Parts: sequence; structure tokens; C-alpha cells
Amino acid sequence: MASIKLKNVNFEYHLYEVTNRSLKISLAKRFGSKDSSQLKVHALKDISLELETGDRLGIIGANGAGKTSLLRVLAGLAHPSSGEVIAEGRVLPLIDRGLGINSELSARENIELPLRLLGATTEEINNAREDIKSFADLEEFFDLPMHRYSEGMKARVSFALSTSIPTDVLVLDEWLGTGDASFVKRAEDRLNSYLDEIKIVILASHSMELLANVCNKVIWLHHGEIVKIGPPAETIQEYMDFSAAHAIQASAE
Ligand SMILES: Nc1ncnc2c1ncn2[C@@H]1O[C@H](COP(=O)(O)OP(=O)(O)OP(=O)(O)O)[C@@H](O)[C@H]1O
Repeated sequence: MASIKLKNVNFEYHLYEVTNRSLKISLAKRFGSKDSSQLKVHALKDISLELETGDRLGIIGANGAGKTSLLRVLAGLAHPSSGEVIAEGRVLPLIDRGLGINSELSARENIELPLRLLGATTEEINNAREDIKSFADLEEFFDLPMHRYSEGMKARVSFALSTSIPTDVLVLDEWLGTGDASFVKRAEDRLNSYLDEIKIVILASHSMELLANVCNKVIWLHHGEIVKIGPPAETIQEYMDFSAAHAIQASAE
């Protein structure tokens, strides 16, 4: 069994580096901070949700709505400022490309540490090494430092790495952008067979078609708050109607 529970989760980014006084004041107004000396972006507000084995959750919302922040909290990559995250099972993030990767090392040398951090056993790591080498298909580059790679080559390694060990929960963002057409096709095939084995999948995307095909639940975020969690078709429709009305209003202003 796998499960993830979020109870009244809040997440804030602190903007320590802003020193310009008028910028501080206008940012404080924008983000509703009372005190401009302690600027914060309140990216997630009082989020509660429960996922169980079999769930495929899609996350939708406009730019800056909080999708990536929610993915990071669900994946255990960011800790809530308040509230609780209770996860049962291994959770694997496929979010930050380059996460745990040292660009001075080759792809071969970069495999062990991230997988160890995710709790992989030595046997899983040995199996993953061969699998990643064959999927990433980098030939000699596999043994060169990764700062010599193109963005697309790095994406191949990250994707292969993140889908190389079994997991209970997979948390993924839109990420296929830098791959070439043949890689994207191979990645989709690999992901489809990998997804079948995974108990809970959480996916943020601006592609409503993808979410409608993959998910059984969709959560709509707006300014860090949940507007609705519901069946994909209904939630996506309400979000699209809202976005269209918003666009008409913005163009009239
Ligand atoms: N590193 C950061 N430091 C400060 N604020 C941040 C940081 N990352 C995101 N934010 C802010 O947090 C809020 C939520 O951002 P988030 O990246 O979670 O949104 P998103 O829904 O994933 O957006 P997009 O669709 O544009 O990727 C936004 O107001 C954003 O400006």
C-alpha cells in the first residue's frame, strides 16, 4: 500500500535578498505581507488532500499558481512552513532536472549518489546503471563529465535515472521540452510501462488532454489555494471556463 496525506499545509518562500526599499514595499503589498522587512511569497495556503494506491492526480492552474511548489512538498523536496505531510512508501521525484547531479562527474559516476539518496539498494543501483546506459544512448559521452553534455543529453540522463528504480509514488512535472522527437517518443513509451507499476502518480501539466487521459482526480490551484479537487473532465472544464473569462476581462481592461 502507498498513501500520501497533506494536512493544512502552508509553504512560503523567503525573499531575503530584496534590499531595495520601494521594491520591498510593493512586493509586500503584492503578497499581502504586513511586514516588508520579512518578505515572503505564500506559495501554498492551507492545502489538505489524501491520495491512495491507484490514484493518478493531475495538478492544474495558471503560471505561479503553486503547482511546482505543491509537487516539491509532495515529493519531500521542500518542507512545509506549517502543516503535515505523511507519506507511506517510496516517493520518487521527476521534477528538478539535475537534482543530485554533479556536472564534474560522468553520467556513469552520477548514478550511484542520487539513487542512494532515494533509498535504492546496491542491486537496484547495479541494474539501474546498465538500464540508464542503454536508454540514454550517449555512447562515449556516458563516461565524460556531464558539463560536456547538451541540455537534451542531460535530460536523457535525468529521465533515465528517475525512472530506473521501482517506486510506490512518482511525482512529475512537465519536463520533456528539451528532448528531440525520437527521445520524447522513447521516453513516453518508457514512462507508460513504468507508470503501470506505480501505485500513486502525481503530475502537473498545462496539457489538459494529457491530464484527462492519465488522471482519475484533478486539483485546481489558484494563488496557492485549492479551488477544486474533482473528476478530471469536470474540474478541467471549470478551470478552462474560468481562464477564458479571466482572459476576456484582462483584454477589456
Ligand atoms: N524560488 C522561489 N523564490 C521565491 N518565490 C518563488 C520561488 N519559486 C516560486 N516562487 C513563487 O511561488 C509562487 C508559486 O510558484 P510555483 O513555481 O509553485 O507556481 P507554478 O504553478 O508551478 O507556476 P508555472 O506554471 O509558472 O511553473 C509564485 O508566486 C512564484 O513567484
